[in-house]
Amino acid sequence: MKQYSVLIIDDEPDIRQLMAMTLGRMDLDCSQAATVSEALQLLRERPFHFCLTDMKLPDGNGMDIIQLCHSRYPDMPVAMITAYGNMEMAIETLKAGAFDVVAKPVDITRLRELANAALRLTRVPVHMESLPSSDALLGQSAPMRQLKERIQKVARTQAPVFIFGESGTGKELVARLIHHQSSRAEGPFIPVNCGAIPKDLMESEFFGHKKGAFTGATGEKEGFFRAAEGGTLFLDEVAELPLDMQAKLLRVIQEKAIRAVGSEHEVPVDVRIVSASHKNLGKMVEDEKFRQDLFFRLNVIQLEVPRLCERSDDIPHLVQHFIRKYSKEWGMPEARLEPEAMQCLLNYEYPGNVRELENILQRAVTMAEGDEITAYDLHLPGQSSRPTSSLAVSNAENPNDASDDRSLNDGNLESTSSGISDIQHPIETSNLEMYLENIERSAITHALETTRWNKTAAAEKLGISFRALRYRCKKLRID
Ligand SMILES: Nc1ncnc2c1ncn2[C@@H]1O[C@H](COP(=O)(O)OP(=O)(O)OP(=O)(O)O)[C@@H](O)[C@H]1O
Repeated sequence: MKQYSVLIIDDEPDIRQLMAMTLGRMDLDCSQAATVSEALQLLRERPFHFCLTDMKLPDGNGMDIIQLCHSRYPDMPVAMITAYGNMEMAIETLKAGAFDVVAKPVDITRLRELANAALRLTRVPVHMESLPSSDALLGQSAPMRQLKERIQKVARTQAPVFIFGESGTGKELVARLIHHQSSRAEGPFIPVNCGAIPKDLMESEFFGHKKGAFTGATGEKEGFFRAAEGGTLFLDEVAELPLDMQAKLLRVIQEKAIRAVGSEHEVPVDVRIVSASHKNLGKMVEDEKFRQDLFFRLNVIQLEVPRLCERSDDIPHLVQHFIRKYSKEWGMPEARLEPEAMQCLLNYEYPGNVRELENILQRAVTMAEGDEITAYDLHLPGQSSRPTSSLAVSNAENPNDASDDRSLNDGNLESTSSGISDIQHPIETSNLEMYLENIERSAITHALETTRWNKTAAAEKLGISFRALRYRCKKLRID
């Protein structure tokens, strides 16, 4: 007995036969229906793994089949085949829950790809629990539960998704989750920050280039589209794409083919596009800063990620997660959070959303005295700081930047009796990072040497906690 069954719905017998023959050769068990009522009868009689339906049927419309299957058989992907294809219709069909839309006459290779992609959903059911923990989208509040339900639905289609939400809300995690739960899960996930690519390199970064295509093109380059072949291309900060690049991207999405810089030929690409921005693209279209046609193509399905202050029920879980994560990462015992500190975290607004909460806790885990994180250790904006002098000056003015928590000021160092006398004003350096790291390393090494490598005494001498010293030694590789 064949393992997978497919229902083909089309009122033209020749087309039904052709599709049944093609799919039959893939060892699929094909049933055929010529009308909506015949299809409904077959669907009642037995389960199918995949369904292909024509748009215009004698007693109804393929859209009815899609809507019905979407609610009654949500696990069965349904693809629409139509001779009356236009962009608006395709978008409506995908919004109604279709797995994909294919134009007639159906190309046999495309039909095989479509069936393979649909059946992968059946073969590899991906559950959230099987995701790498770094990709887990935490949160059980009502808005997060709704979001996760929508993610699960959209993941089962090939439709482009636009993710909208403030910075730090977790848009990239949402995109990864869509990929992991889709039929493309075994393919690559390629994230691209559109705002970070120099304008003159954009075309070659996206579409690749041939050797010698321009000065400096010493070898061939693959480009993001080809790197994402068979998988998902995540266009983060898509609003930052310049208008000429928007036109090129639109063309690639429409043609499903790319031409590398310096090449004569187009090559087909099979990539699902998921995009994101914290900017209102609709407003940018009104202001003529974003192409309307590209906006329609990208925004077939829109997901909005809520701000953290709209789902404060999730804060305790996220807090526990980040404390555990950073304690483990730095080989420290898991710190406890004082109840007053939790209250401060619950009352705070988080303009930088989850990223800001993560950074606050990353810093607090590092800087806390002993194993308890107090409200002082959070350094929330507007909060008075611990009275004792500390090597780690709060960088609360820029809570989104705690990863670079090397906020030593020169005056502070000079007053730590560190023995550093070479700090001159004004200081000139072409590498501030390295300069500060060197100062930090000298201060710590000096303190360790003068205390005969007694870390507790050295920490005291430096005015920082033992945990902070351990973290800094690890970071600066001081053994
Ligand atoms: N729900 C969540 N559960 C766990 N971690 C989260 C969650 N949301 C965000 N994070 C963490 O917060 C940080 C920021 O998330 P992410 O990069 O996905 O946000 P973003 O909305 O794409 O930000 P930006 O717009 O600035 O690119 C990441 O370290 C991510 O792991």
